[in-house]
Amino acid sequence: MSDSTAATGFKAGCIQMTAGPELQGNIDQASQLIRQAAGQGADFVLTPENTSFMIPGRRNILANALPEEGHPALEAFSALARELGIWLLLGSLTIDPRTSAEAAAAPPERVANRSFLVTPEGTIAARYDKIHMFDVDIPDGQTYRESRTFRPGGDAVTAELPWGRLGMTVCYDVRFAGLYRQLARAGAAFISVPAAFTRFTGRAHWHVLLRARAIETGCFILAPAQCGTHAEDRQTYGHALIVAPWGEVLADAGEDPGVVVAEIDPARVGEARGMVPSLSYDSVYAGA
Ligand SMILES: O=C(O)CNC(=O)[C@H](CS)NC(=O)CCC(=O)C(=O)O
Repeated sequence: MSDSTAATGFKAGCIQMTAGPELQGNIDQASQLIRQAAGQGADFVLTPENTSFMIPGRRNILANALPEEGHPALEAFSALARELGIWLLLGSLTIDPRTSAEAAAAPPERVANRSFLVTPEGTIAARYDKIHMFDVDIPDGQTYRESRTFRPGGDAVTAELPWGRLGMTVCYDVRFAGLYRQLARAGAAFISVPAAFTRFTGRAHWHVLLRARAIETGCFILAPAQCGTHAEDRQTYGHALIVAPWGEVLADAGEDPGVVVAEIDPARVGEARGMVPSLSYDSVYAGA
């Protein structure tokens, strides 16, 4: 490939926030941090899983979910992306998948944990519904049954950014390496992993999992995060990360709300895959 066609670099910014149960408060908190990242030169800004809500309890979540049409968070963030002239990944919003008319009649049975890619024109370029549901009993005593409230997605999603292809994932998906390999084989150079990781599992697994996904795929990993203490003493791990294809941590947001911004050079994707071509190896196994 000649220099004239080589992809140019950009700055990615990952938001770290402590979402609560109030939609408007969460929109305000995220918007302020998105402005901060754009102020530091970010061309592409990402917000965590559950940007719209961190509310405990199935009934609360279902009662607060809204359809896409006229959604206050989608409207506010689309306007902000347009104003700032940035690409924006909304890590996830809690979405009632039905029409507004259906939604007005009765609460939904289950909702979507949905990521949106928003263009600098404020339009929605891609949607991804979290595939893997966090149905886990954590040894610290917390029990999670995401699938009681959320309807899992069934499709892997990639989308075009001006600098290369983006693969979209959410939080617990990070434990399913096959999805990441599939996204990379589909041409992704960057993979978003917006999260609300528990503090307990995050301490043990977060950095290792994200660095492993980067190394295996030769992709940049962009992982905005929830942090701090939420309603009903729910604690999330923080440490929003940006990881390079060779596995280096380019930025780590630590434990408090804020933003991290890093320069992304897409040429490093080809360099990493050139040094270790494991992604293009087609394994064939017998037995087991
Ligand atoms: O906790 C909340 O209220 C919000 N969290 C979430 O919405 C989601 C689903 S419950 N959290 C995760 O997927 C954590 C995964 C994780 O922590 C791991 O894989 O270890």
